[in-house]
This record gives sequence, structure tokens and C-alpha cells, in this order.
Amino acid sequence: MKRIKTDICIIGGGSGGLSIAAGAVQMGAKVILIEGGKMGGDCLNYGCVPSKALIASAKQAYAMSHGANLGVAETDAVVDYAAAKDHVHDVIATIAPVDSVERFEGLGVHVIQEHGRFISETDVQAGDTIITARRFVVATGSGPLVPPIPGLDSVTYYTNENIFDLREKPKHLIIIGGGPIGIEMAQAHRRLGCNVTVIEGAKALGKDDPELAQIVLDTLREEGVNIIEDAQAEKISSKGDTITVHTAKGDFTGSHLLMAVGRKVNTDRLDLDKGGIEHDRRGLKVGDNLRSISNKRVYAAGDVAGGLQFTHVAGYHAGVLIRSMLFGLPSKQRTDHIPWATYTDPELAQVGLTEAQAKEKHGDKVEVVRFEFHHNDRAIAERKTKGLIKVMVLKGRPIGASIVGHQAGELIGMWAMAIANNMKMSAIANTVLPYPTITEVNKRAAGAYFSPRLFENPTVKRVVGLVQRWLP
Ligand SMILES: Cc1cc2nc3c(=O)[nH]c(=O)nc-3n(C[C@H](O)[C@H](O)[C@H](O)COP(=O)(O)OP(=O)(O)OC[C@H]3O[C@@H](n4cnc5c(N)ncnc54)[C@H](O)[C@@H]3O)c2cc1C
Ligand SMILES: NC(=O)c1ccc[n+]([C@@H]2O[C@H](COP(=O)([O-])OP(=O)(O)OC[C@H]3O[C@@H](n4cnc5c(N)ncnc54)[C@H](O)[C@@H]3O)[C@@H](O)[C@H]2O)c1
Repeated sequence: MKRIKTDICIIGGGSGGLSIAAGAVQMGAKVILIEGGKMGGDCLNYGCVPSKALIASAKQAYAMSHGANLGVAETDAVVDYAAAKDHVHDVIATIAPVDSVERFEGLGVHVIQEHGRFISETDVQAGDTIITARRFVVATGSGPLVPPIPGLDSVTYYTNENIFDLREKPKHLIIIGGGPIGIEMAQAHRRLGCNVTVIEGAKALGKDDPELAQIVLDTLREEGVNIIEDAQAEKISSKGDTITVHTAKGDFTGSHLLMAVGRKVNTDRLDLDKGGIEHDRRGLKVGDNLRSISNKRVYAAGDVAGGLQFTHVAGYHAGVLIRSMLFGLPSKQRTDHIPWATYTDPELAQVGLTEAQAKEKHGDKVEVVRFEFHHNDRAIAERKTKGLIKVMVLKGRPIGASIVGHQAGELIGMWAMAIANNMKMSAIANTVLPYPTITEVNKRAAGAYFSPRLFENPTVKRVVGLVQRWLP
């Protein structure tokens, strides 16, 4: 057995672990990174990257058959599903070198390609190496949750870990779960020419503003996706080449099944109890500083830290941890300024509080301003007019923004910046933006906040009247 001592030992080489490793080693710390699967983790190999690449193929297919309103003859796109998967894997391969063992070893990180597990409060074992570290970071991410639905174990089903390897085009894809994974995959597969049924136990896209989520769901339904809500999958059976999902709202039969019912944190193989690390089904129990409440040497980052599960959150955690682990500075995570986006067409994005959350927290003090995309000239030019932005404002400052529409994932950035920096609505209203851009919806939403104050204000009218009389 080999023994190594280091400053920082990171378990998990995904979005969180890699960001911490790269930052810490380049600032002079001795870093060991333990990765038991593929470098890059879920995001690169089974998550964000492959899903967005498949969505790009689907978008292209859709555009080819929906150009008449732009004067371009429509044609039935001939989709080669296997070639679309080649594209997906090519995109992964293009990005992979940035996350590779070679790059990290080149930066000075000692990478151990094994699974790690705690053998004491101060030691982790990975293969035949025991690592003693001053600080450990657990960044082991999450995997697909597969609930024990009766009959599931007797059929072939897919999860996000193998759907991107499937090369035969599903005739009819049944998706259990209408969260972001289920809904993104539903629209992509429909546009690639599959029949698609989504079976959702509660409300699809239930973590987003319901008014905006409805616009996405209506669009998917118009495109032919069958979305059944309030229908828990209770039993699964198969006959020949078909799979049937049984629910209280009826039975739904298809050729392929994708499970997208949520995530399970990867803590099983870590022996956290031996490390004296408290945990529950959401991950490690940590404070706002992301430090374990029971073993002060240990920190968590990313999906396993018990909060929002996004790549940019894992990256943000890296910054919080580097500040405290390398410089000993007090450093806490915030969650009120974290945006997210679901990459359907139209996209759906959120930062801060939704309308319902803001009203529950602040009552009548909250003002909600709205602006619809069909008033935006660029949206009209591109015929992307389906969309709405809502901004929740408290005492002149945004505390939440919800956007559905073309490029909502890009547009939300301005509100994420405003909330992160406690900016006022006037900062957005005073910004000059190039015309014609979709991002002008942001400025118009800020304008909608000030218009009644300026245009429906008798004092303003009186002052202007007086000034006009006295001006030469
Ligand atoms: C289909 C899908 C689409 C998604 N799309 C988006 C998106 O568009 N935008 C977004 O922000 N987020 C998206 N996400 C979420 C995003 O992928 C995760 O939030 C992100 O990958 C979390 O990073 P992480 O570092 O916590 O974990 P990961 O990136 O999963 O990395 C964890 C790593 O730890 C390794 N590991 C686990 N246990 C051990 C062990 N004992 N020893 C050693 N190594 C171990 C794993 O092999 C893995 O490589 C998506 C997720 C899915 C499933
Ligand atoms: N664009 C993005 O940023 C993006 C995309 C995909 C995933 N993600 C991340 O991955 C996480 C997981 O996504 P997800 O969609 O798997 O999970 P989720 O928890 O958001 O949604 C799962 C859905 O499955 C439903 N469900 C659970 N059991 C069911 C059953 N037996 N029958 C029918 N429905 C059932 C739930 O009601 C829920 O709506 C997201 O929360 C997000 O953090 C992000």
C-alpha cells in the first residue's frame, strides 16, 4: 500500500472537482484528484453536453420543416438518428481534452483513476494508495434515481447514462418524469421523428413558474408530445417489443423507456461514516460554508452538497471553497442569485424568486412587471414571438426574474448579474442596448417598472408643465 500526504484531496473529477483542482493547483497547493469513472463527470459525458448537442440536431431538423413563414420552402428533414448520436459523441470528444487526465497532470495535479473511500477521518483509500490530506473535497455528483416501480427490473430501460449511446431511433419513447431531463429529451426526440409520451406524477416542470412552464408544455403538445400529468407510474409490463407504463390515468405503450424521475447522490461507495461525515439522501450535511458539520477537514461541492444541482453551481462552489481552503478567508455560498435554464424551444429560465415565492415572502410589497416578446422587433423579425418576461421587484431592486422565450437562457444573465450585485432596476433601464436584439426585452421589462411612475404621475406632469412655461 502506498501512502501520500497532500494539502487538498478531491474525490470526483466532474464539474465541481475539476474546477477546484485547476484553481487550487495553479495557486500553489498540492492537489490529488481521485476519479473512478470518466473525467468530466456527468455534465460532459451523460448530462449537459450530450443533451445540448442532441437538442442542436433536433433544432436543425425542426427548422428545415418550419421555414415557410420566412419564405423558405419546407422539407421533411431526413433524420439519421445514429448520425445525430455521432455528432453528440464528437461534441463530447471535442470538449474532453479540457477535462482530461493529461491536462490536469500537466497543471501539476496528481490524478488517481480509482474510486475513493474514507478509511478514517483523515485518510482516503483509492486503489492501493492511502491519501492523508489537510482538506478533503467530496465532489462525487449524482446519478439517475431509479425507483423500485414494480416490473421495471424486467424491461430494458434507459437513463441519462446510456440514452446517448442508443443508436436505433425509438419508434415511441416513453419518458417517466417531466422535470428538465424528461422535457428536454421529449422535445428533442419528437423533433428527431419519434413519437413521445411523458408520464409525470405531479406537474411537469414543477420547479419553474407555472405560467411560464405552461407555455413550454403547450408548445411541446402542439409539436405532438403527449404529456400526461398527475399520473404516477405505478407498474411496468412488456409484451413482445413493447413496454407499457400503467398509471391511474391509463396505460401508455411505447417501444423504448427513459427514466428521468430525479437524481440520487453518489455517496454509496464513499464510506462516509468511517470518515465521521454526516449525510442524508440529499448528500453531505454541510453549512453555508460547504464544510461538513461533523468533520472539519471535509467539504462538499456540486450535486452532493445538498442544494441546487447544476454545473454552474458546482463551479460556483469551487470559488467558495478555494477562498476558504487556500486563503483561510471566511466564505459562504449564496443561493438567491443562482440562475438556471431549461433548453427547450422556447427556453425557460429563472433566477431568484418566482412570482409566487416573492409574494409569499414579501406580500403586497412586491411589484411584478411583465413584458411580452411579441413587442420585441427582433423577435418579430425572426418569428420567435412566443415569450414572456416577469421581474419581481422589491423597493426598486429585482429579487427574481422568470423568462420563457427565444434565448431565455442567455437573457437571464443580466438579471443574475443585477441580483448578485444588488443592483437597482434603474441600472437595467439606464443601460443602452443594441437595436434590434432580443435582450431589449430585459430593458423593456425595467421600463415597464418605471413607466407608470413617469407617465401616470400627476406630479411629474405638473412639474413638466411648469418647467415648459418658464423655459425660453
Ligand atoms: C441529462 C442531464 C442534463 C443536464 N443538463 C444540465 C445543463 O444544461 N446545465 C447545468 O447546469 N446542469 C445540467 N445538468 C446537471 C449537471 O450535469 C450536474 O449538476 C453537474 O454535473 C454536477 O457536477 P458535480 O461535480 O457535482 O458532479 P459530476 O460532474 O457528476 O462529477 C462527479 C464525478 O465523481 C465521480 N465519482 C463518484 N463517486 C466517486 C468515488 N467514490 N471516487 C472517485 N470518483 C467518484 C464520478 O465518476 C463523476 O465523474 C444535467 C444533468 C443531466 C443528468
Ligand atoms: N437545463 C438544465 O440545467 C438541466 C437539464 C437537465 C437536468 N438538470 C439537472 O438535473 C436535475 C434532475 O433532473 P430530472 O428531470 O431527472 O429531475 P426532477 O426531480 O427535476 O424531475 C423529476 C420528475 O419526475 C417526477 N416523478 C418522480 N417519480 C415519478 C413516477 N413514479 N412517475 C411519474 N413521475 C415521477 C417528479 O414529479 C418530477 O417532476 C434537475 O433538477 C437539474 O438540477 C438540469
